[in-house]
Amino acid sequence: MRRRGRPHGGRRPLRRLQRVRLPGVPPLLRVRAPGGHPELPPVQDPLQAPQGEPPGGGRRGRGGHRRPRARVQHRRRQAAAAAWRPAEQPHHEAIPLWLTSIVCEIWFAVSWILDQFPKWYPIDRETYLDRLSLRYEREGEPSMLSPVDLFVSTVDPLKEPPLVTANTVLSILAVDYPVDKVSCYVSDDGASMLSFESLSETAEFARKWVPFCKKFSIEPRAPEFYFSRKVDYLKDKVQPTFVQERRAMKREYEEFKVRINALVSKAQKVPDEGWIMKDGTPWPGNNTRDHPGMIQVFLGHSGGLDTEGNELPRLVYVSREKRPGFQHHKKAGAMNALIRVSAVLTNAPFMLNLDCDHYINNSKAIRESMCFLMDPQVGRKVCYVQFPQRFDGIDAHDRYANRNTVFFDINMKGLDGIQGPVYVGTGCVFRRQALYGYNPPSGPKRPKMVTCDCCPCFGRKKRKGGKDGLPEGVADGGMDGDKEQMMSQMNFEKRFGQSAAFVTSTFMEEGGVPPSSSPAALLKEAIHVISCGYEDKTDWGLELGWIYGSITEDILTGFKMHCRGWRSIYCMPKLAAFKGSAPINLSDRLNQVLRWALGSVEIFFSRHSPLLYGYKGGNLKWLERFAYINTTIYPFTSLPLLAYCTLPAVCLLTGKFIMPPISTFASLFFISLFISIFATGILELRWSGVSIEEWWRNEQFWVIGGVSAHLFAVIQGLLKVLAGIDTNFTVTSKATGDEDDEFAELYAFKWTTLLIPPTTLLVINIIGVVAGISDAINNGYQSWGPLFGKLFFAFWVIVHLYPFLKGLMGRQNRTPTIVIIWSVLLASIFSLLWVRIDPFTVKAKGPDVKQCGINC
Ligand SMILES: O=c1ccn([C@@H]2O[C@H](COP(=O)(O)OP(=O)(O)O[C@H]3O[C@H](CO)[C@@H](O)[C@H](O)[C@H]3O)[C@@H](O)[C@H]2O)c(=O)[nH]1
Ligand SMILES: [Mn+2]
Repeated sequence: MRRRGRPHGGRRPLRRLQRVRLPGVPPLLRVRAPGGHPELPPVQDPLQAPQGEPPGGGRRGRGGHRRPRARVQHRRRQAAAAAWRPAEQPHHEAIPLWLTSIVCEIWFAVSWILDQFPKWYPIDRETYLDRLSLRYEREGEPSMLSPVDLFVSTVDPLKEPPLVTANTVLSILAVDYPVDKVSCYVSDDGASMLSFESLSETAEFARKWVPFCKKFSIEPRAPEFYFSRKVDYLKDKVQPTFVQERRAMKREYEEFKVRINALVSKAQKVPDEGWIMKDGTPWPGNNTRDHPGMIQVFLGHSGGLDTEGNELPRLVYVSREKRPGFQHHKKAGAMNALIRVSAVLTNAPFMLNLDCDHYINNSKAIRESMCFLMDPQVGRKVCYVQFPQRFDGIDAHDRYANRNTVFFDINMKGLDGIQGPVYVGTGCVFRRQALYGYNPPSGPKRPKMVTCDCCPCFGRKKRKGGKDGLPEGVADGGMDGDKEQMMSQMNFEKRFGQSAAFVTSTFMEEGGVPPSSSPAALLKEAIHVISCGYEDKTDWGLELGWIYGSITEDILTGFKMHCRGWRSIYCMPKLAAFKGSAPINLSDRLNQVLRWALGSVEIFFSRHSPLLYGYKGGNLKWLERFAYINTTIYPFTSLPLLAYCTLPAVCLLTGKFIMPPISTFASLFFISLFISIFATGILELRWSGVSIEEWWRNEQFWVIGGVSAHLFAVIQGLLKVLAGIDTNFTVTSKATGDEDDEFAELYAFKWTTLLIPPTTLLVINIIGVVAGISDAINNGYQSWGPLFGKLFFAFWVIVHLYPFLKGLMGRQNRTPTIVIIWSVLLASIFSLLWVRIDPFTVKAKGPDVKQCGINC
């Protein structure tokens, strides 16, 4: 690996940025190293690297999400041990065990390296929203901020309650951004009349909600979460009418909820003749697998005003056409349909995509992203700005590592220092041109025009305020030579599909729609671009838009952009930009992790495998590739992990041991190893602000997910590759947030086969411990020494699986007595039996301490 290229590659341009000052206008953002010590980031000496291990990882893990989560302390220790163990003489009897452990350790060492290297250069960023306003929102002039199209995806109103989606939509409509520059597109993949009608109710309610939010600058602007916040809302509020208006608004919201709930209960049973709309015509989406495309525009400049007489952002309902025999490509397909609809109707140069349960928690979120995207320095090469995923409603101890802070606060920041964070599917603002499969503009980062302070600095040479403030006409927008060439050579219709209106829109780098077009014509075109055959024989999903081929379309989509040489940015405002919900129930969580891992395996075996893809242009940085390999290969670690969790039990039950007796030198080596692991771990936690508890949860869940979900993902992934069995996207259920018992979900028990392997491991290890102890009791006191080592490993497995055990037991104050009684009973019966029968120790052979490690 080229060491030179490593840390500097990501950093240098960002640094330079700091130095740029437009006369009178300071930069919009600043990069600084964590903790404010620019020279202090924990960049480790590569020579020392193998000794330190990061606190787990894990995507999304999505981080955990997916993501590369790796690293268990044990593994670290074992990884290091791997270096010397092969040299040691194994016990002859234990050779298969010993071999297994060596193979596992080598794999652990490799995956550790993959996880550790991309964390060497973490960075923190700051944004200056006041400078953004200073530059783009001058007094007496129309705002020059770029328009944004926001996408919300929903699919199943039963698992994704309409009230949740409504809150997301309301937070978007009330966002702190010029109204005429915001358009919200809701994709309904379930073609459900319930989603449609509740969106229509939401649009009505927005007329009251939006002016209220803006008048009192409340946060967050999703009513459910605003009203349930347990804070003193009188503090700092000076307007005398606030209390009164808040109370009135709360009542309005309660009524709105009643209306939505009424719609939901009405939707429980499908009438025989199918759904009928308010105007008496049948709902076109009655057959969810065979229906035409549907579009309905609410609000916007022809849609009436809010209660204060102001315009509201446009809100568009979109349900793409579905026909049998056509692949719809799940979420990725839905997003691509939205790209085209929005290109035809509004064509904003940037778009933000959100899952239906991810609302805007910080109303300035879009502005935050614009600090990067509209920055004259770095902006042009930035394909997207990713925000961390933050969650509501997670149990206090975050039993199943839903928050995934190790991923979002360590791994992602580390990636930002290389070529940028991976895309995690939601809370991400894209540059439209980057999704069209173009390469980033070449040439100097600093555009020549940045010379005077009267210049808005961002390619607005031809901008003429259109009717709604959007620029008109085809912008020349500094199109690059190679792109122009590409344009003349390529057959655009082949690339983008048969819509002239859409193709024209792709030329407008600064967005906007031709002023001549009539709304009716635009809508007709919009229906055309969401027809199910539209993408046939085009580059959609292959080179354009969200990329198909994996149920974790996000990783793939971001990967393609990085391969083209784009850079992404990680933005973490103090007040979380977006918040979502996460499955706090064990089975749901395991299924989610299964889907992520399966998506990774799919990518690993696809033509986009980061091991093999994208060397040609040489645009993907080395360490970024490492990170992507890690993100797609991590599920395979489940195999050695499974073996490793079985070993202690096998050792205890058979009396064999894989560890040779340790010499003084070796123990010194071990101790220093432990100390350095500990030190790097502490450092990492210090710069990232991740707590020990969060880190530990992540470790535990890495093992739990590893021996269940990841394992199944590897099997299903292989089945897909070898037998062509397709994978499906099981949507995670979202809680409504207004249940009586907030955590009822946490304790709900739902059976799934994913539970079998960890349960088995738990049982055999517990049995192993019981057997080992009773055996030692039986054999007297000199057998305790060797036993200790084995017990240690068994305990290691058990403590890691502990949250899983809790999940199996259900609600703590109900089941446990019986569970405890049973396990104590079973354990004592078992150990008594063990002492009597003792099947493994061959007593006849006589004592051979050297061979089995136990004095028998
Ligand atoms: O056919 C489909 C399936 C799903 N979705 C939407 O996809 C989103 C994500 O689904 P969810 O079940 O909430 O998945 P999570 O595991 O919580 O999501 C994470 O992981 C996904 C990839 O597996 C990403 O797409 C998400 O953005 C990311 O938040 C939701 O808005 C769905 O409505 C569709 O629009 N169409
Ligand atoms: Mn989700």
